[in-house]
Amino acid sequence: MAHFEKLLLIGCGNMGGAMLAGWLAAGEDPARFEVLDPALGAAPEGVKLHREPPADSDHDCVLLGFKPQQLGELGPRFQDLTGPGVTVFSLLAGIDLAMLRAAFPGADAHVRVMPNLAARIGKSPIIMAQSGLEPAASDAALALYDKLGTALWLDDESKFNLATALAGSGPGFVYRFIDALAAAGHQLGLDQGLADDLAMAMVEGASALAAAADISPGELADRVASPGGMTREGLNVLDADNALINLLNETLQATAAKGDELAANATASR
Ligand SMILES: NC(=O)C1=CN([C@@H]2O[C@H](COP(=O)(O)OP(=O)(O)OC[C@H]3O[C@@H](n4cnc5c(N)ncnc54)[C@H](O)[C@@H]3O)[C@@H](O)[C@H]2O)C=CC1
Ligand SMILES: O=C(O)[C@@H]1CCC=N1
Repeated sequence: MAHFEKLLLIGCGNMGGAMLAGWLAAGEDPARFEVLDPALGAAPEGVKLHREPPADSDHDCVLLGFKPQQLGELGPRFQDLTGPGVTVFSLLAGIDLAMLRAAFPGADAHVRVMPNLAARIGKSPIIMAQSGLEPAASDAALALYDKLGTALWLDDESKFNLATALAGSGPGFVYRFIDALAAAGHQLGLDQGLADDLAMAMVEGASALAAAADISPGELADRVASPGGMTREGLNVLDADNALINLLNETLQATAAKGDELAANATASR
């Protein structure tokens, strides 16, 4: 039996829209997707857009793409869309499998899916955790999300918020780094436009090289730092008292803790 032939995307904003664009760019048939979103201007060509929950949709899975803060309000509204024969995929940060089962008790299976915005260009890591999928459906789910980058099952769901902080929120931290590097270059004397262009081109090339290299980023950093040269002085600033590691440790902790808070608030509002 085929799995996930028709996906109803409920909430097509920044993240849901990026995933839909990624699937279509990867060659998926637009007829495989429908969107339910009261505020979306238009769906991509060939994708049916609903403003109200459709009564006649033949979907076999939904992908929840609204905000976790809306689960208490919207969960009860979507019971008819999540009955037997339907798998619930959820992008909702912080909302765990037990909460998904409680919110959508009629569904066959429940899957947490955590991508990032690079799904639009097929370059997202996608963290997944599931409850209720048979082995063949589990393989089909992985294959569906693998079209958006690299999908993987996280066996220990207790680590999901931490993995979300690193890989789901991560692009936000990288974009901040690029901006900060350019701002520092500008403050020290480069034209703003030049600093912006250099920072962007440098990060693109450096990450592509690291992804293709057969040595670790740490070893690559040492290769950049010529003995007795300039780069080591800069690395020494980042490494002093583990400054960068400590900053990122704090960053990931604060991000992951917010996932717990979103879950607690969603539970309280049920
Ligand atoms: N933005 C990101 O990089 C990532 C977001 N996520 C998750 O994706 C989800 C959406 O986040 P964003 O796309 O950033 O937010 P967003 O605000 O851009 O999108 C939310 C969408 O939900 C729609 N919506 C609101 N009420 C609705 C209703 N009653 N029925 C159907 N659709 C409705 C809105 O019109 C909007 O298009 C969240 O649960 C978030 O945790 C997960 C990974 C990364
Ligand atoms: O900021 C958020 O809550 C979502 C989850 C990961 C990225 N964006």
